Amino acid sequence: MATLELINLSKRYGKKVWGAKDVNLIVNDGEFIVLLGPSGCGKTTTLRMIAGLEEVTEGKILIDKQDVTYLEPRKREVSMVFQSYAVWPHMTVYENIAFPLKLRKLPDNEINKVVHEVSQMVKIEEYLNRYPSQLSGGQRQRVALARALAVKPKIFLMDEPLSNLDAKLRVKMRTELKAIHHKTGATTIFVTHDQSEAMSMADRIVVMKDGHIEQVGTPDDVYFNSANVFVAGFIGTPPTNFFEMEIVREKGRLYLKNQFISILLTEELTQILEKYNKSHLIVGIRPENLKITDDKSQAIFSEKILVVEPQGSHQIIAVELGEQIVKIVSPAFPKYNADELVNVTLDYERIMLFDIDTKKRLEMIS
Ligand SMILES: Nc1ncnc2c1ncn2[C@@H]1O[C@H](COP(=O)(O)OP(=O)(O)OP(=O)(O)O)[C@@H](O)[C@H]1O
Repeated sequence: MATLELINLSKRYGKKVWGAKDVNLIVNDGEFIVLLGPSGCGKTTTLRMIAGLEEVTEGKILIDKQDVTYLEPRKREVSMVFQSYAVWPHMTVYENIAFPLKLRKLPDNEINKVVHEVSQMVKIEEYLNRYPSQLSGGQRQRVALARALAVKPKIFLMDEPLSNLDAKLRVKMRTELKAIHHKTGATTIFVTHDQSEAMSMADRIVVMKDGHIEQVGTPDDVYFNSANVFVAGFIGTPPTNFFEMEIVREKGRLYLKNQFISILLTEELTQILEKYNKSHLIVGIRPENLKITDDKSQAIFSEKILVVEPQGSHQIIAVELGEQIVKIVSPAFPKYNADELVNVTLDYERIMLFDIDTKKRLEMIS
């Protein structure tokens, strides 16, 4: 187990493309960190630099305070699990897991003990004599996990290890991986582009875009205190509804208005806007913070339902405001139908206000 520190870590491919730019991160001992972001944002590049598989252009990597930036991969004491399993087809499960231990010249009885210990942990003990071709995708990925765990690395690196599995197994493996982490306490850096995977597993999430970090925080932080429009839009399903709105003063009260919506601001929100000297801003409202109400006087807009998407535990209701589809997450009951006219209000405590130009959260502007 170990700490990890990335200092201004950057990787340039060729002359112009920055795979990662000025990545700064401190990972605590035993933490489960998820690097999250859309395709091409630099997650894999960052992970591969930590592993020593990618040369660093600028910056430093410290493991347990020791500078490993130019240390060869095997001396860094990290283990990596890839999306594509990467288990050796000509070796049995037992031999696959034992291989890195043999390289380290561990005695046979010690190897045997570790192989059984880790294969039990990832639930593949009964397949130790099989070859990878005789296993399912999920079981093969467990072998890769067991092999990585066996060497008791200082840091565990995982690059989308669940993305080749079917949806149901992926969700099951999330829980198991989290339980394994709880047991081993190994410092882990896990890469994914799946925000719900990140939310369910991470101690802290590092949200990345275009090679740099947009926000680092706990799942609750990045969800409730999203630092900017990108993070608020990337985290959450269905995604946050965004509206460009004008700040309007009427009879001493502040309103946010656009062609379809009118929001009378609470005192708290008015205070936030006192420091803001622009006429327009971006409002973000998560679908579960919009609510259908019988009381028309509470409504921020009224509109006919476009479609209802039943989800069992809740329903997703879509309405069209001009060219924008707005989504509302509503409890399972009462049931709504397309074409029904609904009054929509919001949870004022959960509204998110962003600067029109910088796209940064206003509540966070000091
Ligand atoms: N070997 C390479 N040569 C040139 N550019 C590269 C190379 N590897 C990655 N890149 C570029 O660096 C950027 C970051 O790539 P990276 O693979 O780290 O993204 P990612 O977030 O892991 O994406 P994905 O989720 O699709 O794997 C991208 O713009 C990519 O095109």
